[in-house]
Amino acid sequence: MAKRRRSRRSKPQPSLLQQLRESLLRAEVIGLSLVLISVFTLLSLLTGSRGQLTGWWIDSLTILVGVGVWGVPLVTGALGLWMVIRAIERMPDLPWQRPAGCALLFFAYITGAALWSRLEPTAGGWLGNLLATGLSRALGPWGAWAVTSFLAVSGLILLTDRRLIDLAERIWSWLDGQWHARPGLGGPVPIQPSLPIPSGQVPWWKRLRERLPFWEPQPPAPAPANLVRPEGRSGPPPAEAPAAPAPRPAPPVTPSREAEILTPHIVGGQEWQLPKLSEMLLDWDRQVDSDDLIRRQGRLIQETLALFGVPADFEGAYKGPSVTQYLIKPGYIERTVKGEVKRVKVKVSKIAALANDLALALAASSVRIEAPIPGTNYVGVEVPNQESNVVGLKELMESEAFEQMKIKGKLPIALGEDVKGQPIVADLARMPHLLIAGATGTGKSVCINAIITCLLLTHTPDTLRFLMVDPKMVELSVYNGIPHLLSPVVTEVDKAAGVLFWAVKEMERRYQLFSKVNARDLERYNSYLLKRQEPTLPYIVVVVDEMADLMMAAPEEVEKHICRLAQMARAVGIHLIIATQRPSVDVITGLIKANFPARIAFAVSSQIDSRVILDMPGAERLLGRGDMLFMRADASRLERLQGTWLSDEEINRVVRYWKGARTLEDAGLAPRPTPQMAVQPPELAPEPDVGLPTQPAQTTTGLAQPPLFQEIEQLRAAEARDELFDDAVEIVREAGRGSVSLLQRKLRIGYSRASRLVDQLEEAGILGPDQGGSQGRPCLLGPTSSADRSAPPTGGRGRPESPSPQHTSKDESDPDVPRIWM
Ligand SMILES: Nc1ncnc2c1ncn2[C@@H]1O[C@H](COP(=O)(O)OP(=O)(O)OP(=O)(O)O)[C@@H](O)[C@H]1O
Repeated sequence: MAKRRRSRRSKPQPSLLQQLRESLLRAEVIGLSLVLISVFTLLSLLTGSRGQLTGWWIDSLTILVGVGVWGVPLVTGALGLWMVIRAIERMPDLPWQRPAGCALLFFAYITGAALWSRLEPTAGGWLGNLLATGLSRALGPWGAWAVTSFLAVSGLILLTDRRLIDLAERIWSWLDGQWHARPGLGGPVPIQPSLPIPSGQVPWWKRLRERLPFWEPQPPAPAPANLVRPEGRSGPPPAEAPAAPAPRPAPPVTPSREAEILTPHIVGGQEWQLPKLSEMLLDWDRQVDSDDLIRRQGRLIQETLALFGVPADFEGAYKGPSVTQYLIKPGYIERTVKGEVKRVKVKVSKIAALANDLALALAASSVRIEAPIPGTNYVGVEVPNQESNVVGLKELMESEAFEQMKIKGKLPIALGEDVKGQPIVADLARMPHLLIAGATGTGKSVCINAIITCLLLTHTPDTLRFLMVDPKMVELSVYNGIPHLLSPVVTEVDKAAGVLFWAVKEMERRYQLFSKVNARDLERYNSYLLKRQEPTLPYIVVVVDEMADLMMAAPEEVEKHICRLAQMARAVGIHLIIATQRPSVDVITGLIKANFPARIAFAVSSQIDSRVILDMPGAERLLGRGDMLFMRADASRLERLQGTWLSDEEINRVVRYWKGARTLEDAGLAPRPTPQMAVQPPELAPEPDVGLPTQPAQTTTGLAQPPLFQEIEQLRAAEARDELFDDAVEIVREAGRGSVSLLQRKLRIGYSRASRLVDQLEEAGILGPDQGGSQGRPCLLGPTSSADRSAPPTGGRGRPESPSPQHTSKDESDPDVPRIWM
């Protein structure tokens, strides 16, 4: 300590001469002097009025550098200004490359001038002639030109701090942009900023302007009437932001083209025909933000980042349907390491951490940052559009990508459009299951409806069947009655677990069928069936609209079935789509998540929820209304999409088409209800479509649904039976009677198991009532019927191996009645 104090005391005071030299060598003073010299030089050159000093100065310069005299005021002026600004703004030191580049360009210029004028003294001056003569003598005239060009290009590279390849790329991308901008050529082209500002700095003139005392900022827009100010504060109200968080418009309800009359659906013993897209789906208008607004926002992002000490360049933007993605290229910062100034690239995490500050600067409801955009050297800043659009199913299904997917994939679905405006399609068969989660009112049901409708427009009931569970009761009930349904839409939570159970059993049944013919998957099995000219097995898609309700009712059973299906059902063509509005760990358990690699997250309220769904943050920054993050099964990165929008009208058209009800009605052919047609048990009849004004009244010709729940009950009973049930049946049949002691003795089991078996035999109608004493119970089986009775009723519906259509007697007798399936 004492040592330090002594050393401080012994520090010598600078002399007066030193002080004077230091103040004269201050950057501002030198900078101002250079600016002054450049102004005098320029004025003397332009006006021709020269004093003795300026005359001597201009003559000397002309003799020295010839036409290069015009470059002198430019270089000295720029250098001087930069030194002044640097002193005010405390900008980092100018790297040596820039002045060196400037000097090289200058020498190339005067040498070129001397070579061009064949050593005319006024062209390149003494210096230019010296260089030109030296080069010509050493390398000949062409060699001299080559070296001069080399000097010019090197100077340009050093001055602009861009690599040659970058410069070439820029020129190429500009030419490419011009080419693609020609009318008639499609494809996404990023919007180029009109005036790119190098190295992410706020322009110096803007900063200086704001410091000037007489600078009047732009008059702010009037404050909103309900703006509450803190006490004692006055002054202008905060300017209204250019991109105020405009309430997102409700999806437009005015389609650009009105519905036309539906194509008649042919019913009764004929081939199914897929509906025409143009007759089912509507076109939706689009509005886009102006390019100028996007450029302004891009520059604002660049300036905001620079204000936070993060230099970055705004290099372009992609206009998506609901967000615009700004392409930001991280710049360089200078660091002094051991006295040496080094340029290092800005960390992308620094940009990512500024999401909230950017949202504030842009007055956006939320800003998501993708750092970096995979496969590029850009960071993507996603800002909500002022004009948000809906992405109609029709345009997606008519896109090239969907056409390709229809050829390649088995269950093509159109999910939406990404931030570049590209359609995103996927194959559900390859996913192979999909988990959809998000807060309430963010677009899950619309997404599910879009997926279902997409499948209904590409598959007939021969190739695809649905099982739908909708505990909310209103979302999927509209599909009741379409022939693709294996059962009416299940709305009771207690029955829902049964549906999953049935799907597991169907999976096991299919595996057995496949193993008999050594088929590894549904495709191979179907091609085997086709060779034998047998009807093929359809894909089955199980849709559950609210998983949380199911998990609350029977968590273990539901989780067990879902996991079994998710693990094994892919090969047999059973696929799950499961949605939940409660993204918590008790609903989306680790086991379920592990089995659903393909996931969609809609907006959620917290980062924790986002992590539960996607294992990473991001969904908390979504905007709602169909804005979603899609995680593909085969890629861990997320894609941000604007989900497909589908109106009730479109859904109703598709449902009406498949029900065939409309045609019968419109043609006046709808048969009156007859007792013969009321073939369905009341609890299995399709639920009436209530509350949908566009839905035509149901006729009784609606397709009958299969008695799935009877089968489920039978399956469950069979599942609950004792392993020795079949043996017990044999014993009682042979003995002609049955009792607990008989079964105990023959099967060598305990009392309780034997009495349970007796109960099960009675339940199955094999044993009669107890006759008391040693009589036991009579066996009700005849000698031949035993096999039938004892066989577990796995094929409860007497279904053939493939679910080929079974026409009821009504079908065969009346061709106008839609066929009844299963
Ligand atoms: N893809 C989309 N494009 C435009 N708007 C959409 C889109 N998806 C949803 N919306 C809007 O969001 C609203 C809510 O959507 P939806 O009913 O699908 O939410 P949800 O998540 O299913 O809600 P809940 O869980 O309460 O049923 C819709 O009425 C619609 O206005």
